[in-house]
Amino acid sequence: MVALQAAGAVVAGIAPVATAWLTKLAFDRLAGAAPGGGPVAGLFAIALGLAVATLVTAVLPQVVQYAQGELLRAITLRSQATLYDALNRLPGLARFEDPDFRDRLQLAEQSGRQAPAQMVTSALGSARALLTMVGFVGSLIAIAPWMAGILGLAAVPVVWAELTISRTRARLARSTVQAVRRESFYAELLSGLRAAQEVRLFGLGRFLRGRMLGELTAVHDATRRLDRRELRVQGVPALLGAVVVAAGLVWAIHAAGQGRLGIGDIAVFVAAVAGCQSALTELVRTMAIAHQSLLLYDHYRAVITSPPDLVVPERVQAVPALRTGIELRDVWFRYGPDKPWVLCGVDLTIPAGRTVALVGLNGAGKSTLVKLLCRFYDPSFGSLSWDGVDYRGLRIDGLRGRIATVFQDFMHYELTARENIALGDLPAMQDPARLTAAARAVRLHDVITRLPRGYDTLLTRTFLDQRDGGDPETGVLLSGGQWQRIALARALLRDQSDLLILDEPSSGLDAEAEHEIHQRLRELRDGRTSVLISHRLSAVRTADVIVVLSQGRVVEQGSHDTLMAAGGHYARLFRIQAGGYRTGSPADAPPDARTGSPTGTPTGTPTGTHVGAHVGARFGTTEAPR
Ligand SMILES: Nc1ncnc2c1ncn2[C@@H]1O[C@H](COP(=O)(O)OP(=O)(O)OP(=O)(O)O)[C@@H](O)[C@H]1O
Repeated sequence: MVALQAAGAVVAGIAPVATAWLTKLAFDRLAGAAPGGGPVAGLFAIALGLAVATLVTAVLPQVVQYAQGELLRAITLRSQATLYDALNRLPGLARFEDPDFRDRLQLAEQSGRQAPAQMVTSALGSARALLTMVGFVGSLIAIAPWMAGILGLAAVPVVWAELTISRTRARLARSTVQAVRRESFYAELLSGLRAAQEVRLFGLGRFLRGRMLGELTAVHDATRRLDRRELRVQGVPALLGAVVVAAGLVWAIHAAGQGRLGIGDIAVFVAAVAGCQSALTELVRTMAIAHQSLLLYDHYRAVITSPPDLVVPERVQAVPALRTGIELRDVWFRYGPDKPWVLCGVDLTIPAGRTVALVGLNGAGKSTLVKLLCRFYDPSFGSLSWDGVDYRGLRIDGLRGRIATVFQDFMHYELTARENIALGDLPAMQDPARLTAAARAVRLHDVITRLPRGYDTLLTRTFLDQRDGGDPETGVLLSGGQWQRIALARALLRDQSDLLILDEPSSGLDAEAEHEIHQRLRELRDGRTSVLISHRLSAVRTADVIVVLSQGRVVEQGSHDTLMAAGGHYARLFRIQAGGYRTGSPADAPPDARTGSPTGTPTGTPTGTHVGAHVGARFGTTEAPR
């Protein structure tokens, strides 16, 4: 495609000059001025040549445009693949939280799509314009050498102006990218489904629209300032060029009047001056585009060559199955050098085959600790080790392959139910038995089979399923708790994982489902190493070790009974929660709580489906304050 475009550029560059000279020959012959021949001799050949040149000039742009389209598609595919490969290679999360990196990424996405193709087409456009210019300048030298000189001088300020403007445009793209990103953010809130209900209920439409237009106006103001500058900077050279051309034409007509130029010479002169002007404009324009693309391409290069955000040594170890456990030694962590400490000297052991529960108030650092366990960040000080081997010496993908997690803010993928579950372990996509087993484990199988297309139902209504001929009725929206079960099924699909991390796995479940799923999870956790985070302390009481985090420190740890006996943070939190079920009228209180009879068992057997009864039963009442 590049070769085709290059050939096109050469032919398109020569065609106007050839046309001008053929026109001169034709005029000279017609005027009987051709040396050594009558006016008609050779006219047919000249006319044929002109016809071919006209045809080429007419058809070539379409062919070149098609070739450009193909080139653009090929380059876009390649550059996007390279960009997203580079992003996939970033092992941690830090870059994605860095506004500067996100700005660059936005520019990289844009310039990665456009810049390489623009550079190629602009280079070819410049070559074409240069060829035309050289041809016409040659023609002018033959007729009026001084005119070629003046045109050359007039070009200098034009080139300078365009290069300055292209540099400023590249700087403008960088300085307005935050506003552009914010504008897209507000636009997404206004047009997407995610925020639609809050936007409507709180009446945020006008407010968000105002913010969006504010960002857009800020970008427009900056662009307008540059456009005005461009007008000023480009206006003077353009005026100068027009004066030169006009003066040249006046001279040519005057010279023809005095018989110093023939009619053919006039034809070539007029074509050459106009051709030089437009070729120069084109040359400068394409050079400026290439220059600007090159400057913006820097962002693309910066993103695809950005170093990993975690230290990854040359030689890393494979990650063996967990035998003894995971150790955190004096772990300190903060999200950035200018951010407050989130974990402050955490010492913790997660013994293989045991369940460790993390509890603590909002913001205590529980989810942060999970992120360190998945090695999305490295601790600022201290270390984590897997069977005694420092996390930093392990293969990151190997480590993550051994972990199954339900994150607190798990993903709702706008894909089918099958895909939503199978994303937990991609090979399972083709293994219905594994998918249904995971779905059954979280009481989701029956829900899915009742969907319009079962496991192949799209869990979104914002896309159409092409297999249904775009029938909008087939996509469904799940409830919050059903989505939570999808996320659980996704994690359970990794049934061979060594470490199961559940960060608030049941916050959206109804009481019955929560009880049943926790029981199922307990079975699944049995003998597996797991970390469980839950604000519902009834769910964590059966953990082997309960660790209480407060302001980034481990303030207590032990079994439920030990911690209750110690009467510290955990006991206080537990009593607050248990008390919550005991307030109100005696008729509303759980029967066991009312009587104070010790109905709670370690696994918590509900005495009925009444929510209060159920939860009260799971809390038990032996430790509840009277
Ligand atoms: N990506 C981040 N960048 C900067 N600060 C963060 C980030 N994530 C969390 N924090 C901060 O770290 C602290 C601990 O947050 P974390 O999510 O670990 O708490 P948590 O114990 O899981 O809380 P919760 O019970 O509310 O889920 C909070 O003060 C929070 O603002």
